[in-house]
Amino acid sequence: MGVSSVLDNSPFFPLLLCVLIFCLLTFRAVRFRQIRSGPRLPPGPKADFLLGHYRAVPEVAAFKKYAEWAKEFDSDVLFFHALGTKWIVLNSLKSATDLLEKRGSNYADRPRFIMFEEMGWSPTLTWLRWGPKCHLHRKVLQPPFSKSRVKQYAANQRREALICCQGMLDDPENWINSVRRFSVAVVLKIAYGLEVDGSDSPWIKLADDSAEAVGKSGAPASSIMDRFPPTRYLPDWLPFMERLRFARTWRFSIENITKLPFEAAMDKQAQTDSNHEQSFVHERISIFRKNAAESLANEFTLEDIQGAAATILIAGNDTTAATVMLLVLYLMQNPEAQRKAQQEVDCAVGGGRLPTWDDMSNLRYTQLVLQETYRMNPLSPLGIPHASIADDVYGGMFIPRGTIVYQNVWAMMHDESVYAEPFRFWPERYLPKEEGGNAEPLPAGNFGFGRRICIGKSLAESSLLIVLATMLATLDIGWPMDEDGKPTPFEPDWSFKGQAIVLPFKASITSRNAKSRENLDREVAAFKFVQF
Ligand code: HEM
Repeated sequence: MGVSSVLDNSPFFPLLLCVLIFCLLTFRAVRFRQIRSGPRLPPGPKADFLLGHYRAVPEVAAFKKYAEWAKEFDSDVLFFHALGTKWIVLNSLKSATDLLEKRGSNYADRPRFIMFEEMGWSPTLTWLRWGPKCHLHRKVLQPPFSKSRVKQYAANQRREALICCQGMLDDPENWINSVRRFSVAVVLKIAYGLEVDGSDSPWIKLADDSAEAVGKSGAPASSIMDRFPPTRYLPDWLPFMERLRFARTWRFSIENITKLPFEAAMDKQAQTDSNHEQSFVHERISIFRKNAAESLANEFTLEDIQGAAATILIAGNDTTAATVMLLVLYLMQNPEAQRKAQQEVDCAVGGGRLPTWDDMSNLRYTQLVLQETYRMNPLSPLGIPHASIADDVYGGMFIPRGTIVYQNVWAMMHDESVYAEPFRFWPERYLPKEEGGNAEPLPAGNFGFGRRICIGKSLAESSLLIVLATMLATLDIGWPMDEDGKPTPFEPDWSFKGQAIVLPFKASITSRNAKSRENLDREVAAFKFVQF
């Protein structure tokens, strides 16, 4: 019987634990006062004695509150503490670059993600502390996603982009299903060599569940368990333990997505010629078996392979799907930008065919539509937190070792001193002034910083560009129509619990013209005869 189930079943243990926790908290609060009386920490709002800033920081859309505080305290670096955990929030690109890139070796660590541990993750690069295991995972995961190696996935990405647009046209009411299919299909193939058969594939349900679990679990490392680990042993029915309840309720989704595709890939490999399939799992399993056959040590264990493959699927699928949904939203809300990008695609392909990879370098405005989408709504508004390894001093402010470091990418991308009218969707803002633009810098930081920067950036950007170009060539996206055929503008709903995502919404999706539809159907039909 596990510790938590003993505690859940006995009325005395929770009481005893509460007393213990209270004593520990008092001890930590007193110790924290000693830190405060040392060198000058970055500023921050007033804290409670025992709970620190626990109650001050909102659980939803904390990035907006942090941006307000940055203005109030006139500091791009803010300091917080709660229940003995300390964190800073970097609200400018300059402070994020100075610390996470220029002093990257000191900020390459991650905090422990206790809530995610409760969710049952296997060793997964995203949550690994800086150290030999993390280096090994980055060494194994980076090469297949380098700029040059991602080209090997290009044909499959384009095929899936075409299938996505065909699906959106065939079933416009449920266009989101086609987007989900697209984002899962690309990474499922790369990670496991598995295919998605239709938008009701069980792999999509699996990916949806894990996206829900990660996307709504709150800002990473910010739950009460992350702030004060002993609370993970409290019963999850206590009123302030909702996030422990959430973690346990959704644990099944992380377990399923980690195990099931991995087992399917292993079965497939056992049934087919192992050299035939090209996928991350097949490649790593072949190396594993070869080492084992030659009695060589396997540093990258089966558990590591399983965790790394799940990272590709989880980190790669919901981020891509959420960004495609944003693209659809902003194209719908900004018909001018949509028309301009469509004209650019038409001009690049010269009519009569659909865009290919060779056209991408001619799609400058289309690329800016994507950049503007990143800027308007960074999916991880506070990034994935890093942690400091040693004491540091920045701008005269002391940053103790072990401090969690959030990057307020949302604040950086809505900084009025950098972006004019930051809440306006305006892709032209990046163009030089002589071309009618405002010469503003492309957004930076939405894929992270320094030594923990996203390894899937090149793959994600190419997937997004090919699907955007294909959508522009084949679809007209508009407001949904009412019964009288009139467009009905609306404000979509958002979720700011953890990731910042737009919730499913209706749109009018129609074919641009008969020729583009014919090309789409012809190309998709031809894929049936091609092995990828
Ligand atoms: C629009 C798509 C994506 C966005 C916005 C995104 C964003 C991010 C961000 C913000 C981080 C944290 C970086 C940091 O801590 O400094 C990250 C890490 C990571 N991403 Fe992505 N990502 C995307 C797509 C992908 C894809 C397609 C893959 C899979 C191949 C992937 C795999 C990873 C991994 C493994 C990490 C952890 C890196 C580490 O901790 O060392 N991501 N991503």
